[in-house]
Amino acid sequence: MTATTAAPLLEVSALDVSYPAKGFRAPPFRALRDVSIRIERGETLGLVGESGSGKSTLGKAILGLTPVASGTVRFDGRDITHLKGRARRALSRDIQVVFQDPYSSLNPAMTVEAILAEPLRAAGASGPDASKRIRALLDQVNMPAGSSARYPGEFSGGQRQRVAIARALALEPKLIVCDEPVSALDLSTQARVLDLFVDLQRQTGVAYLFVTHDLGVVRYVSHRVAVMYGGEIVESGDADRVTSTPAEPYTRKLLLASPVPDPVEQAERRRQYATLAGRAGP
Ligand SMILES: Nc1ncnc2c1ncn2[C@@H]1O[C@H](COP(=O)(O)OP(=O)(O)OP(=O)(O)O)[C@@H](O)[C@H]1O
Repeated sequence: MTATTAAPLLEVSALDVSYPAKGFRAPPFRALRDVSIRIERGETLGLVGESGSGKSTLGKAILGLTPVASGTVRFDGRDITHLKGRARRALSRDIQVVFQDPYSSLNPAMTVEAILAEPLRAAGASGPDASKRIRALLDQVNMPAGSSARYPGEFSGGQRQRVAIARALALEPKLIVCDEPVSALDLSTQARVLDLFVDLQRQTGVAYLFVTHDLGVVRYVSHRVAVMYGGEIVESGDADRVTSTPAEPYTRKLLLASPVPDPVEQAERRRQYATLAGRAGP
């Protein structure tokens, strides 16, 4: 009998995405070219690259928010590349997103309770069951119990991002696409929210595609890193190999250092973040 290996949680193969031409007779703009990545269950793949390299486009293609010209996106072994309508909505149980800006991603006219109740209602949970789950979610992201009756505008950026993370976690997804989720926050708040992402992964086994342009962030949260440049993945490897001061960031010069990780540097980076996390509130 031959042993079967489980499919990766996410497998993107030879993906091409083009945006419509801007000018008359101009060709369509190829934002992704032959992009392939995979993410295992419970793993974080950090996606780095300069502005405009295609990171968000890849996230959108996985979420079904932009059409794919060719290639495939497989989730849990299933081809989801062109899923639409009800089938795509059903997938939002398993694949969620946290955006960069916690100020615009939460509806300011809804209480935190209503924001968190939305995905639960869509999944058929309401009444006492939903209320219990909302209390557990707020606890999970370290928000005070009294937060549920308040509005997003009453919270800091870090606290709003915690609410956005709680909303993403509501249906226990297997994958969260995190698109620059800490870059709108100040450094000490970043450290605390990054720790939250790491802790939640340990607790729930969720996998992350973590889009960022910050090499410190990517090294802190990721198991593996893929580097994008001009719509292509130009290299990938273990996060321990990301150099702290690349001579030429985000070019075809490698960001990833020798295959031998530097444990001292790694420990120092973690210590710096831990110090920051202990120093200030969200
Ligand atoms: N809706 C769109 N229509 C046309 N071109 C687009 C569209 N969205 C993105 N682009 C272009 O596609 C390229 C990749 O954009 P994308 O947002 O994926 O890059 P990014 O690496 O996420 O950048 P950033 O770090 O600045 O968010 C850029 O040149 C951008 O101008």
